[in-house]
Amino acid sequence: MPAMELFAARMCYSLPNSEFPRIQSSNGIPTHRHLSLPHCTAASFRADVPMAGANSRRSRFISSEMQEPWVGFEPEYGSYDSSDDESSYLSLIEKPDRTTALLDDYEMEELELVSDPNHKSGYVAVLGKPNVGKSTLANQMIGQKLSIVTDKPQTTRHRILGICSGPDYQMILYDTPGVIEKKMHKLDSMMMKNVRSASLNADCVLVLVDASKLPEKIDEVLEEGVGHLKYKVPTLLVMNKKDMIKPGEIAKKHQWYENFTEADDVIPVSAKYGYGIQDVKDWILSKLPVGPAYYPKDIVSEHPERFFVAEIIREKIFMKYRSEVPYACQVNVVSYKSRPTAKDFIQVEIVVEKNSQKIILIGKEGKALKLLATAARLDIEDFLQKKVYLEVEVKVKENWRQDEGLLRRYGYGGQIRAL
Ligand SMILES: Nc1nc2c(ncn2[C@@H]2O[C@H](COP(=O)(O)OP(=O)(O)OP(=O)(O)O)[C@@H](O)[C@H]2O)c(=O)[nH]1
Repeated sequence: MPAMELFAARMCYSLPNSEFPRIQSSNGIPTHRHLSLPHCTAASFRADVPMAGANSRRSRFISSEMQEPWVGFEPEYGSYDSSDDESSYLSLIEKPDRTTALLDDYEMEELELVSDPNHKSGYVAVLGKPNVGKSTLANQMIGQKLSIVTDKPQTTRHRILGICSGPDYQMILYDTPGVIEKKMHKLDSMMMKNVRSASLNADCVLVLVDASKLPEKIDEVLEEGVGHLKYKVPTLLVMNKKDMIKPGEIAKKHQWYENFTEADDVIPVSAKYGYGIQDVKDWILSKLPVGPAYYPKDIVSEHPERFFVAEIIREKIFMKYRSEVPYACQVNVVSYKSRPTAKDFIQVEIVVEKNSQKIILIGKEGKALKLLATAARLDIEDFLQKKVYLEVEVKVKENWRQDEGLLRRYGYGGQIRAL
């Protein structure tokens, strides 16, 4: 790459120190950022991992940590050898198996295994067409922003696992990509496959619709999302965005959905403003089986922090760029180095499909990329509650959305990097 272009494409930013608010988990307990990190302390590390059936996964984390897999990591996507570091991947499909768990005293206490025989826990798949408010609802229920929200359809690409806990329950929510009819790229088909796999584990399903639009059947969403299980899993139709319509209209649409859809129940909500969220929680609780928690109560997600770093940058791209550019972008955290005496160093690549998109992303004299990186860094620092040094590079990989090998590498095959 010529020197000027490299200068424009790679920029690093830093900020003076300041205090950040502590992030609260959904049950109001301050979290210790229990999202898997390569640099956790021993105490937080043990709670980073789902307790049930997690011992093998934990040892994988430790071995990956020792090998510092991200130091100098430069993915050669075309020649990626899957046997290489398979162990550092985290499956998004597996449900932890509580029955085979080997729990120590700390974990037993954390999971309250013995204390409450009426404790309920289970998985909830959040389904719906693009832009209906699935991520907004999931974030509201968890009490923390885990999924990115924009006004553009199809921003959620991965299944986002968020955990909502109370003293006597734990709901594990899968926010899924919007169900789409027309699959333009291999990326779309792989995303839809992930929607289906989320539902296979679900104890109940929420199907969101946009109440401000004309009512429509949800068969297609159920078929795509739950398939042959559609009459077996309890289904709630959530009429979202009720704040956008008049009460009389809500009642009419409610009736229509009750009469003409397969859902077991219908609840109108406004996810954005938090109306009706408790009703949805109560409905879920009535469907979840009795059982102990899968995760310690102060964990809000199983995804590693690097996953959220990439998502925050993707959200900023959606907010700052128009038309097709955001959809052509893939954000990869190439390196995440924790430095005890300096800011954490995060190296990110934004992959686009064409050189013209790269030029738009970078902007004149690198100004657009600089604005993007600054906005993203501030949010990342807020999320991580620490200062970071963010380096962003833009790369072109033609047709990455059609390349199955690359898509798997980018986490669309149901697995993401554990570290
Ligand atoms: N007025 C109103 N807007 C909402 C509500 N819920 C979500 N929105 C808005 O709808 C848009 C889409 O919300 P998301 O939560 O990203 O929707 P999604 O279904 O996850 O979108 P995809 O990523 O396309 O699957 C955003 O602009 C939200 O602010 C609501 O209850 N009322």
